[in-house]
Amino acid sequence: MGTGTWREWAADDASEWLSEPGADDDKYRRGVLGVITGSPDYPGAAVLGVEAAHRTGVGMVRFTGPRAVRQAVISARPETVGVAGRVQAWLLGSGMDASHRSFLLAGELQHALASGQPTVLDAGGLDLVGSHTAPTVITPHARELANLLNERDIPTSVEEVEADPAAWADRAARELDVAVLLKGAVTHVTDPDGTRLTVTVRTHWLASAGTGDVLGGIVGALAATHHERLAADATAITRLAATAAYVHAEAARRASAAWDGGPVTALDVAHAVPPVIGGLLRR
Ligand SMILES: NC(=O)C1=CN([C@@H]2O[C@H](COP(=O)(O)OP(=O)(O)OC[C@H]3O[C@@H](n4cnc5c(N)ncnc54)[C@H](OP(=O)(O)O)[C@@H]3O)[C@@H](O)[C@H]2O)[C@@H](O)CC1
Ligand SMILES: Nc1ncnc2c1ncn2[C@@H]1O[C@H](COP(=O)(O)OP(=O)(O)O)[C@@H](O)[C@H]1O
Repeated sequence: MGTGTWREWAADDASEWLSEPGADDDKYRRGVLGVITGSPDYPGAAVLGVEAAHRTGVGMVRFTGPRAVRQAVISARPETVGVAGRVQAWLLGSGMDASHRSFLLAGELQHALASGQPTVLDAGGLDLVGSHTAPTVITPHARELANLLNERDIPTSVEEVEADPAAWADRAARELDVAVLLKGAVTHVTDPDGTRLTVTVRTHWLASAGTGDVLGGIVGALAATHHERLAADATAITRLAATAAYVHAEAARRASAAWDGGPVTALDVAHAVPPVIGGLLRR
């Protein structure tokens, strides 16, 4: 499978996507992220994504995921609003199981997808790609991408995706007509228009449970913050997603450096996001 040139997304590129709130801003103008994630089996995925979204500097997070998860999310982050309402972007699917989706939950996910707001589809929301109505990015790891493509009658395997992630990310973007952020030691971000960006992760300690859920929260928060820019330029979501991957990778590097190069947890990575954003804003 042939692919064109890929460009490494760097600090200067990422800093162009970050801005401080101004005197005219309020929590709504800064952007509200709607989150439907988590399940009784994986409440932590919802907690981690919401934590990361707050740390990325969104105006408000509305969490309307499963009731059984809501309490855990609000206990961990009491800033979170547990009531449905207007949002400027959606994060859907982390910690969910697409094969055990209640009728109620399916309706809520479809409602979100029909809202015309930019959307991040992760983990148990990946099967919903195709019913989106606005700029959307999917955030699979190699196994999830292989499963998704197989479901769409495009035969592949996790081994094949891992052997050539650039080519498979590219093919998925074209076949599914969506921006793709394929996670790995090198994350590939691409879209059907041929934007091809990489983010090289700076510490392999990042390969631990829940760090992908944190990334979902970062992408979602940036999408809410930049919803007007995304409405004006549908292809911008690819660069926005690469920015999130850059912030995530840099937060992991910082979190590990704080422990003298030692291991990090997903929550450590989320907590290291504000100084990364502060540093990018000062460039
Ligand atoms: N804190 C939270 O709430 C967290 C929640 N999370 C949420 O969990 C959900 C599932 O996401 P995931 O990526 O883990 O599962 P998935 O893509 O279905 O792949 C499963 C494959 O892994 C393999 N496998 C399993 N154990 C293995 C082993 N010891 N050694 C080797 N292989 C092993 C297993 O292979 P098998 O055993 O079948 O050979 C199977 O094929 C998702 O919604 C995510 O958001 C996560 O983010 C984590 C933190
Ligand atoms: N070998 C590796 N080195 C560095 N980062 C990695 C490596 N493997 C995976 N990652 C990163 O770790 C994160 C794992 O995400 P994911 O697989 O979705 O985990 P989870 O589902 O547990 O949240 C991704 O951001 C990915 O880019």
